[in-house]
Amino acid sequence: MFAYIDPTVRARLVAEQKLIRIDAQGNALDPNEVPDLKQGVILNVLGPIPLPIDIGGEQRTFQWYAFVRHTELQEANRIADSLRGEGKQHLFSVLSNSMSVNSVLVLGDFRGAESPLVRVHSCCLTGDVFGSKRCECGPQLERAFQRIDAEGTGAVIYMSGHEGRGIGLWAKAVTYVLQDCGQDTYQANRSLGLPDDSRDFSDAATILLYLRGDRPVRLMSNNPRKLADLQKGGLHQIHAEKHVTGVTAANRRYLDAKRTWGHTLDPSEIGGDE
Ligand SMILES: Nc1nc2c(ncn2[C@@H]2O[C@H](COP(=O)(O)OP(=O)(O)OP(=O)(O)O)[C@@H](O)[C@H]2O)c(=O)[nH]1
Repeated sequence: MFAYIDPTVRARLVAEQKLIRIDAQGNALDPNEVPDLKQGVILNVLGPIPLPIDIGGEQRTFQWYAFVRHTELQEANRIADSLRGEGKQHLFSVLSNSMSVNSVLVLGDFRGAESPLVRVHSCCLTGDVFGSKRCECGPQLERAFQRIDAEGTGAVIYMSGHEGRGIGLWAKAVTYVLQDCGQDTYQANRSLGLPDDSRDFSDAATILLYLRGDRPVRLMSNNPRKLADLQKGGLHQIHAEKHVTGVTAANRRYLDAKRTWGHTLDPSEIGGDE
């Protein structure tokens, strides 16, 4: 049932406890039993996998876990079966396109820490990878790694399916064109008939419950809705810490729109006028 993974490899990963299955409350399930999807979302978690990462010229080894919803793996499995049946294995890249595989990168004794830092970061190809200054996503991600490194422990959760606050890269590109014609970031989404923000943070809450239980964590974020979503997901001892960085002339207008929408950004922090 673990989609397009060879059954013997899968069995080995399960035996080594590198491939596990958890329910929405973060409890481990028997990976050999057929999961009851009526009970709620089920995640498959693969890891830990050591990932050496450069932070300010120093190498730190984070433990990477990839996680994906069981329903998404089932769909990939279905596609894999039909491609195999048609002898079209060369089209397997469509499998990866159909799944949102999220990640958590953990440094140090995250389980044992009293109240570690956590960054729940939404995928932003333009900011995180290209280094675009139209938003502050790239610097926020980098700063999160630096802050975690400074404390010796913490976790970055990277939500790969959240591109464009949930509307995807194609629609986000269209909203950039609309923004260049005068609309703000939220108006541009609405012009496409799409929600301002359709992100779901419940899987991030689940992975934190699995890693630490419902214990204190400090969320690096200026977004009160993200905090509320994670609380709704079962994290009752999560608190927000401001995470303002990467402000430039190119993204001031964007940040001002976020402030008006409810992000805890003071005009003084983003260099704008009240
Ligand atoms: N639709 C759209 N999405 C954008 C735009 N700029 C950045 N994004 C996306 O916005 C998401 C980040 O959300 P933000 O609202 O910037 O910040 P946040 O994560 O909610 O809040 P913080 O935790 O304080 O960073 C990423 O998925 C980006 O791809 C834009 O102009 N339009």
